Amino acid sequence: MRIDVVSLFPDFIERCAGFGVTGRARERGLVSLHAWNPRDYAEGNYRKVDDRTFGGGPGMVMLVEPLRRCLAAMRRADPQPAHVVHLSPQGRRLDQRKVRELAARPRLALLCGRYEGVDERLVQAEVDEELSIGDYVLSGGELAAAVVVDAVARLQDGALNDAASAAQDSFEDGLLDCPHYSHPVEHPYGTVPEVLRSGNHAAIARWRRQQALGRTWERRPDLLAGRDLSRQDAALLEAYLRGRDG
Ligand SMILES: Nc1nonc1C(=O)N[C@@H]1CC[C@H](O)C1
Repeated sequence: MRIDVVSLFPDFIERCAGFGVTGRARERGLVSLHAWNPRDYAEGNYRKVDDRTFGGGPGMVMLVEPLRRCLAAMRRADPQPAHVVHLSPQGRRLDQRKVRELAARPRLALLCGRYEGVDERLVQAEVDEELSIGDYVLSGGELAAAVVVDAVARLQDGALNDAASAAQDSFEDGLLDCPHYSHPVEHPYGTVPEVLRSGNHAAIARWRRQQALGRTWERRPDLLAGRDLSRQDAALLEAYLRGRDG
């Protein structure tokens, strides 16, 4: 998978994507990352990339022409068409379903805004979709782009040492993850649940499913809204809630 990132701070993503699973995915050639700086395509001595917004009001807007030239150079660099994503609070909220969809694409181009954002004409002419990582305002789209790079890189075949772990991640089946424990079994903070030490894989799977259902019910009921639970899941959740409420 190729990922191009258009950003006024190209080394930002380079650094963020150099650690752990994402760094390993790049070392293994599963993901290639290419940064493009619109300032390299701006005119004049100051290589101007932003200007005041029409209509008045505070803040600056990223100019359409340096971005157009930058994206043209990015497209010329590889014949594989790029799916262009603009990271913006005005975008659809990123979720694991969307991450899986993006991870299946051969090439992504992530457009990172700065200042008040990007001239709308560039968005309308060049952007395939806008995505938001949350309802808050960042100083730039780079952190959001780094989130996308991390989330899609780890889903590349061979990125995780244990391929099964991606399938068990939170949200993979629309639920929050179950709790996890390791050594020691006994600690002043508590004891590892007996079932996890039982060796009974069916019981462990049941317990984990029940914990995932219960935690989702308690913390993110929106993920269960409108979802038809199987009879087994409904029974597990009911038992979880009974046990919680005594
Ligand atoms: N929330 C978000 N999810 O994706 N991107 C953002 C975000 O706040 N972007 C900033 C807004 C103006 C500046 O251009 C960049």
